[in-house]
Amino acid sequence: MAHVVVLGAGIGGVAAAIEVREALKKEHKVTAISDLPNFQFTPSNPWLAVNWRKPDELKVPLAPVFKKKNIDFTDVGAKRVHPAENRIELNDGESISYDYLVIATGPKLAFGEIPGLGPHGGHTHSICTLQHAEIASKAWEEFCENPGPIVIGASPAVSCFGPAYEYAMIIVSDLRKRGIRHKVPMTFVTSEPYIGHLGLGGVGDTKGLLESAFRDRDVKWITNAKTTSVEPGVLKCQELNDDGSVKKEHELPFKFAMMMPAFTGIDALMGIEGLVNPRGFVIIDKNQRNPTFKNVFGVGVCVAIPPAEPTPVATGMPKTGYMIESMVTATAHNIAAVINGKEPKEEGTWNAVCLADFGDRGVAFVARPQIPPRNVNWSSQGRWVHWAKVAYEKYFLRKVRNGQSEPVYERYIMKLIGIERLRRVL
Ligand SMILES: Cc1cc2nc3c(=O)[nH]c(=O)nc-3n(C[C@H](O)[C@H](O)[C@H](O)COP(=O)(O)OP(=O)(O)OC[C@H]3O[C@@H](n4cnc5c(N)ncnc54)[C@H](O)[C@@H]3O)c2cc1C
Repeated sequence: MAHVVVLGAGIGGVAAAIEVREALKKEHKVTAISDLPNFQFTPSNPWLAVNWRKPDELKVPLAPVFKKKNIDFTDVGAKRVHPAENRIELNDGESISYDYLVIATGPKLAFGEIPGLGPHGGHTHSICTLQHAEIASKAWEEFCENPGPIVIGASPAVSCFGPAYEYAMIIVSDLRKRGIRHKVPMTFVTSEPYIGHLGLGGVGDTKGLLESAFRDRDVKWITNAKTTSVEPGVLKCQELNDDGSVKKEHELPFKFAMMMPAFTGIDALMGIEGLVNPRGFVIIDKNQRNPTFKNVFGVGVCVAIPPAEPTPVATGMPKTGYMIESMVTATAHNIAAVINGKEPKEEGTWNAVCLADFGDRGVAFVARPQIPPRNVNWSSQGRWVHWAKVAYEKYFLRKVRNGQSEPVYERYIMKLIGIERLRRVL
């Protein structure tokens, strides 16, 4: 009998636990370890942060889901992974041993890299976790009573730009609905070299689409922005030239700000030689397997992938839902193969597929492969993107509640995108 442990129960971890369970015979044991009792649907956080969703609508209690699937579950959380001993030390002092480990712990949010950044002791909001979005949602109502300038954007070394764009556009929609948009000057401050770069070198015409969306919504922007500090009501950044020299120093006043932080790996992994890179991301080969500890696999935001290209201010490559789903499926099949004495041969399809909601419409893109030049380099916009994003939320939450392993992107989103592409050609 083999014991497979999945560490982390977010978008990657829940899917990994269920897919590994389904790929293995009953005699094998699967355990999921989280530090939260609930699954939380991160992609809806921008809606939560403007009170278009309630926190409970985005949570699924995990214990009953895993029980139904014959997966052991604890939400005590991991203090430290000991890969040389095949053991995870938990926060309560207990340990869980494994034969195979899937790490799906997502990111640690590196607010500490910039003085004054972040919602705990800093001066900017965050939408990276449901708890942060909930804090932002309360501040948002207060802000709307007494509006002023807003700064939204992405700090140096960010790899997840899409939510910053979504949140900026959703905020504009919400302000327009409330009839107070005219009272709110808005600036988008980003480490990207141009609007729509997205850590991917742009996809199709994301530069044109997103610049035009900002112009339509009267949002100003600063690119190549190296945010250096945030003080109460003021964000300081240096705008760099392409050669890295400073073009302009900015001090931007705000009454409400949200900046995406850079990510690192979580503390329980940081510094483990051979398992993680210097920023704590799990090193994997093309089969999602760690080359040093061959019984350890990684999926989702916690894995190490190189940036698409060098940029004057550092940017990272995003890891989105479609890519995470394909990493999970490859990992489940590879673990089953290894347990059955075979070599792992499944590979994830590392394509970037994204639906960015603007509140009433949105932008979609497909980058295949992620790094240019690409076979598919497509972007589009329209009301259909907003509805596709709402459908993604509903399908995903239903899938988790029912403990299904059905890949949402493969089954629904790619088909929707295919129909939209066809509609444009005809
Ligand atoms: C605001 C936002 C919006 C996004 N929107 C989209 C989108 O629309 N479409 C898209 O494709 N992608 C989107 N992404 C990117 C990506 O899909 C998400 O970040 C996704 O949640 C990543 O999944 P994950 O499983 O890798 O990490 P997470 O979902 O972050 O899951 C990690 C899990 O590990 C747990 N964990 C952490 N530390 C420990 C520990 N020590 N012990 C045990 N458990 C631990 C966490 O509690 C969490 O449950 C978005 C990202 C953000 C931040």
